This record gives sequence, structure tokens and C-alpha cells, in this order.
Amino acid sequence: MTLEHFDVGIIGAGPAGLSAAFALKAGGKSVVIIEEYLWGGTCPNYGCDPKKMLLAAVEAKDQVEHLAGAGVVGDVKLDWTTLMRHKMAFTEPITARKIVGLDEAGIAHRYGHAEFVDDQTVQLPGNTIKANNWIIATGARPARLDVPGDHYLLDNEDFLNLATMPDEITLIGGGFIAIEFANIALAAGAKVHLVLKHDVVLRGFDRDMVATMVAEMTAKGVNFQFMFDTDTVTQTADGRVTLHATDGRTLTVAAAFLAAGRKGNTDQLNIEAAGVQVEGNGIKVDEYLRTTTEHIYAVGDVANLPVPKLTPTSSAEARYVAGHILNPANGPMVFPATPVVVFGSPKLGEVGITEAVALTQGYSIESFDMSHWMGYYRNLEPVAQAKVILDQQGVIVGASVLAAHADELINYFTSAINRKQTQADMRKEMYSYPSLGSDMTAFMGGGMD
Ligand SMILES: Cc1cc2nc3c(=O)[nH]c(=O)nc-3n(C[C@H](O)[C@H](O)[C@H](O)COP(=O)(O)OP(=O)(O)OC[C@H]3O[C@@H](n4cnc5c(N)ncnc54)[C@H](O)[C@@H]3O)c2cc1C
Ligand SMILES: NC(=O)c1ccc[n+]([C@@H]2O[C@H](COP(=O)([O-])OP(=O)(O)OC[C@H]3O[C@@H](n4cnc5c(N)ncnc54)[C@H](O)[C@@H]3O)[C@@H](O)[C@H]2O)c1
Repeated sequence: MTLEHFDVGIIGAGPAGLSAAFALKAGGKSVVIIEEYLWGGTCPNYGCDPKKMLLAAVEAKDQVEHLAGAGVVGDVKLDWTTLMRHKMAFTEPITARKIVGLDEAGIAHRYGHAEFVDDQTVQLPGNTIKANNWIIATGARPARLDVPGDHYLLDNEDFLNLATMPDEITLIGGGFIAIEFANIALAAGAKVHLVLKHDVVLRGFDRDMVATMVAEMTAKGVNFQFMFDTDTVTQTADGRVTLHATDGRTLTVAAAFLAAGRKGNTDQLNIEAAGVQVEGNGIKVDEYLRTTTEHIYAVGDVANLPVPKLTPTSSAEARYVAGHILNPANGPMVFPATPVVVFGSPKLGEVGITEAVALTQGYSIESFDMSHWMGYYRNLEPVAQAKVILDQQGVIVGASVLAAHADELINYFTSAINRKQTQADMRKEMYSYPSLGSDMTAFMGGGMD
């Protein structure tokens, strides 16, 4: 058993833990980071990045199908095995690359499950580590249904590592993961069902755009089953999985995947020994992201904060905490406008205030059909819509975009919100031509010059 001492110890090497480690090391602290599974955490190994790798093929297929009326001929099919190889070429080197990066920066790294012994001491197999400050960055894991037969259900990591795409799948949930994975599985040729405990798809997003998205997915064959409250899961003799709902409905498919939210990894850390408290679905933190024990912070998916649980928010919280440890006089964490994107076909991006909130505030809403913009028309995109929310002074305070490039377009609006720009200000920007940026400056608030 070895005993080591560092200025700062970090538990969890996802986007949050790693961002904190590099920022603290650059600030002159001795740092150790502990990981029990894959270095890099959820996002690059079994979250955002592998999903977007797979999405490349889905986007190419969509584009060919849309251009069927413009000279592109032939059926496009996804070869899942080759696509998966493409994804693996990206994901497999991640752990090794992260370790090289830590070594090059001089950040100590230890492998194993970490648990608190007291508010300065953490134990992992064969090693005890003391640090003046600890940062808990342990992320979250898929919420289980905890019903009989729950163990037959697969999760996001299983989906993103599927050797073959099953003929028929169910996604349990109606949020980000369910919509995104449905889109991928559908393009790969699976029959797709979505079962929702309630009747709201993508809660909190623009209702008109979600309705359009659901209609598009339904037209492509996705079966939405609402108010489907799974109380038992069983397996058939030939290895298929049956979901049984409380109202007697059943659904039998080749594989069923959990997409019913995520649970903060708070329960296997012995945090009580460090005086750290849990609140809601994560660790209780104050406006400085300090836990109930002042010299221990929590960041990323595991922190109970009212912001979307995303990679950019996790990294921003971590950089903030590093700054606070380096300079305790720093003020509270302030979040800039935060864009969220659901990577469907098309994608749904939102930032700032939504239409539902705008209507209660007396703000104005401008709606755009972008399908005739050259950037969309040239691809014959069937759906391309935007809504911009303006306050009483005409300053942009929110936007929703439902379109193939919503993930990029929403960034323009995010910048505009952070810079407190009006539509007229956005029109003054000079962008490359012809591009979606130049389309936007041309059409935003008044049409073509
Ligand atoms: C399928 C999917 C798709 C997603 N897509 C997007 C997207 O497109 N865009 C986006 O912004 N976000 C996306 N997210 C969310 C994003 O992945 C997370 O917000 C982000 O990874 C959170 O970072 P984190 O560092 O807080 O946690 P994590 O990345 O989960 O890292 C936490 C790490 O801590 C380790 N750990 C936990 N407990 C211990 C312990 N006791 N000892 C040692 N190590 C421990 C874990 O093994 C893990 O590696 C997606 C998530 C999923 C599941
Ligand atoms: N593009 C992105 O940025 C992205 C993509 C994927 C995941 N994520 C992150 O990961 C988190 C988890 O994603 P998610 O889709 O699992 O969660 P989510 O919170 O987005 O959606 C959960 C869904 O499951 C439903 N649900 C809950 N219990 C259920 C049950 N027993 N049966 C059926 N439905 C049930 C909810 O009503 C909701 O529709 C997201 O909230 C987000 O923070 C982000």
C-alpha cells in the first residue's frame, strides 16, 4: 500500500475531470487524476463522439435520398460492420492518447475505483492518496428501470458497440438518446419502436418543431408508443426481449435499449466519509461548485446544477473550479448561453429562451422557413425551420433550429445571444458566400437586399 500527496486530486477522467486536471497543472499545482474505466469518460468512448461518427453515414444517406430528384440516382444502404470499423478507428486509440497527454503535461494518473476515507483522503486498490482539494467528476450512468428482467435491457454503450444492427429494436425513453439512436438504427435498416412512460417527446424543446420531428420519424416507420410503463422484461426461447407494460401491452424485439435518463455516480464513493451530500440526482454544490465540504468540488454530470448535462458545460464547470482553486477570490460560476442539439434527421438545436417561455415574457418570436434558402434548397432538404426570440429591445435572447445543419447554425445564435446582438447586428456580419452563414445574414429580419 503506497501513500501519495498532491495539491489536487480528481476522481473521474471524463471531459470534466480532464479539463480540471490540465487547467490546474498549467496553474502550477501538483495533480493526480483517477479513472476506473475508460480514460476520456462517456463522451469520446460511449457518448457524443462515437454517435457522431455513426451519424456521418446517416447524413450521407439522407442527402442522397433528398437529391433523388436532382440527379443523384441509386439506393444507398449502410454497411454496419464497416461503419462500426470506422467508429472503432476513432474510439479505440482514445484511452492511450489521453494517457500520453497526461504524461506529457506531467499530470499523475492512477487506475482504479476511488472512494473517500475522509475529506482529504481517497482510497483505491493498493493506493491511498491525500490531497488538499478534491474534485468529484464521476459523471453519470444510464438510469435502470429496476423491474423484474431489467438485466435483459442494453444501454448506450451496448448500442454504440453493436457488431450487427438487430432487425427490430426498442428504445425506452423519448429524450436525446432515444431520438438520436432511433435515427441511426432506422438508417441502418432496423424496425424501430420508442416506448415512453409519458406522452411528451423531448420535454422542454420547441413543441412545433418536436411535432414536426415526430411526424417525420413516424412517416419513416418509427413506432411511438406513449404511456407505456414497463413493469416486467422477459426473454423468449429464441433470445428476443419482451417488454410488458402495466396496461397489458407487450412488445417483443431483438434488443431493447435504456434511454430513460441518467443517474449521477454519487453512490459508490463513500462521500459520507468526506461530509459531501447528495441532492436530487447529483452532488449538492453551491454557486462556486463547492460541495457541502468546502475544499471538495463537484463538476460535470455528477453535480446537481440546473444546466444541461453536456460536454461543454462539464468542461466549463471544470475550468471554473480550477480557476477558483488557483484564485479563491474569483466570483461565482456564470454560465454563458448554452446550445443543446438533438442529432436526429433533421437535427434540433436550441439556445436561450424557448417560445413557450417567450410567450409568458411578452417577447416576440420570428419564424423562418429556411427550406427555400439556397443552402437548403440546393440539397432539397424537406424540413429547415428556425425561430428567433427577441426581447422588447429587439435583442436576440433565444433560438430554435430544426434543420440538417442545426448543430452549426445554433452556434451563430449562441454567439449573437452572448454578444447581445439584434437581428440587424447579425446582418452586418460578413460571412463566406454562398454558405448558410451568408443565407442567414441575407434573410435575417427583412429578406434579401
Ligand atoms: C449516448 C450519449 C450521447 C451523448 N451525446 C452528447 C452530445 O452530442 N453532446 C454533448 O455535449 N453531450 C453529449 N452527451 C453527454 C456527455 O457525454 C456528458 O455530459 C459528459 O461526458 C459528462 O462529462 P463528465 O466528465 O462529467 O462525466 P463522464 O464523461 O461520464 O466521466 C466520468 C468518469 O468518471 C469515472 N468514474 C466514475 N466513478 C469513479 C470512481 N469511483 N473512481 C474512478 N473513476 C470513476 C467514469 O468511469 C468516467 O470515465 C452524451 C451522453 C450519452 C450517454
Ligand atoms: N445531443 C446531446 O447533447 C445528448 C445526446 C444524448 C445524451 N445526452 C445527455 O444524456 C442525458 C441522458 O439522455 P436520455 O435520452 O437518457 O435522457 P433524457 O432525460 O433526455 O430523456 C429521458 C426520457 O426517458 C423517459 N422515461 C423516463 N423513465 C421512463 C420509463 N420508465 N419508460 C419509458 N420512458 C421513460 C422520459 O420521459 C424522457 O423522455 C441527456 O439528458 C443529456 O444530458 C445529450
